[in-house]
Amino acid sequence: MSHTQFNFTLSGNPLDLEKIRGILVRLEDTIIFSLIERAQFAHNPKLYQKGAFPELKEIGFEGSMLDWFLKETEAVHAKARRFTSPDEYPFTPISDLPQPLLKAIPYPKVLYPNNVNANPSILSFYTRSIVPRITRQATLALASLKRANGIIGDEEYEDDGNYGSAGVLDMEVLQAISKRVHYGKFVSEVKFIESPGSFIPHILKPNRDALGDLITKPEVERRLLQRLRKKALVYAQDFAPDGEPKGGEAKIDVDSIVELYENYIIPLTKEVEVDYLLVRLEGLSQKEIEELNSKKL
Ligand SMILES: C=C(O[C@@H]1C=C(C(=O)O)C=C[C@H]1O)C(=O)O
Repeated sequence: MSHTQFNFTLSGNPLDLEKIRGILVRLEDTIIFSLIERAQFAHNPKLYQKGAFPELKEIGFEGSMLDWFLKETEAVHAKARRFTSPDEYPFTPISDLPQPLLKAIPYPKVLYPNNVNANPSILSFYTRSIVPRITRQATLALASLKRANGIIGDEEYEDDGNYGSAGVLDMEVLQAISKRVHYGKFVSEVKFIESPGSFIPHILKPNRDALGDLITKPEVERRLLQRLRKKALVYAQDFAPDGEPKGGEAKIDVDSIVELYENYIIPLTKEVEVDYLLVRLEGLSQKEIEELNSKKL
């Protein structure tokens, strides 16, 4: 392969568990900083309500403003072949997106063919549970400012009109969470090939609980939540011009970040791991399954 065709993102073993876990750790920073940016703006619930903008109805778009942001943005990304990558999943149905303009990068076929996609759940929990929680400080400050200017009642709350800024930041958070959750497939493949015989009986006779117990690493999760709280406490600080921490109110509710992982991101990642395992034998012959089943740690 000539160097002009070689893609430097393909280097290294894509199924190195420590390397994969390192990517999950790095995505913690992306997610925390994106949430801190979004928390600057009020809740702006109109962004997530279907039919809230007549302008979208006029162009025949039935979804929410955020749905429209996602569709328009992901259309460009699709043309740039973003979704031919095994770790990128659009929130817009792939059938509604254009074909890539660029030839797909010849990624190594690391994951077993699957259609596991948790993005509908990610979009739902993010807009219903996460956004109201992380924007609470900005929403309360907005209401106070509106009341000081004689705006009272429903008009006080939740809407600062920054739909573009808030929507763009929502997309950054959603794309980072989606990548993080779907990396569960790579983790699951590593665990499967390490000891297929441990998983196969619970795939042949589907048992989600047994598979969930096999992929769960409590100590990894405990250390993650501990690390996440420490990171969020530092990242959420304001700093004086000389770089010293200023103290005062954190830029985001640190508990909301820890609970996002504990109640949503980790459980969903494990569901992706189990969903991936449940289709891992599809298309294999009885002989192939028996050979795999003989390998067990
Ligand atoms: C991602 C892994 O699988 C599971 C999910 C984890 C998570 O979502 O952070 C952490 C440990 C495991 O319970 C892993 O083993 O690293």
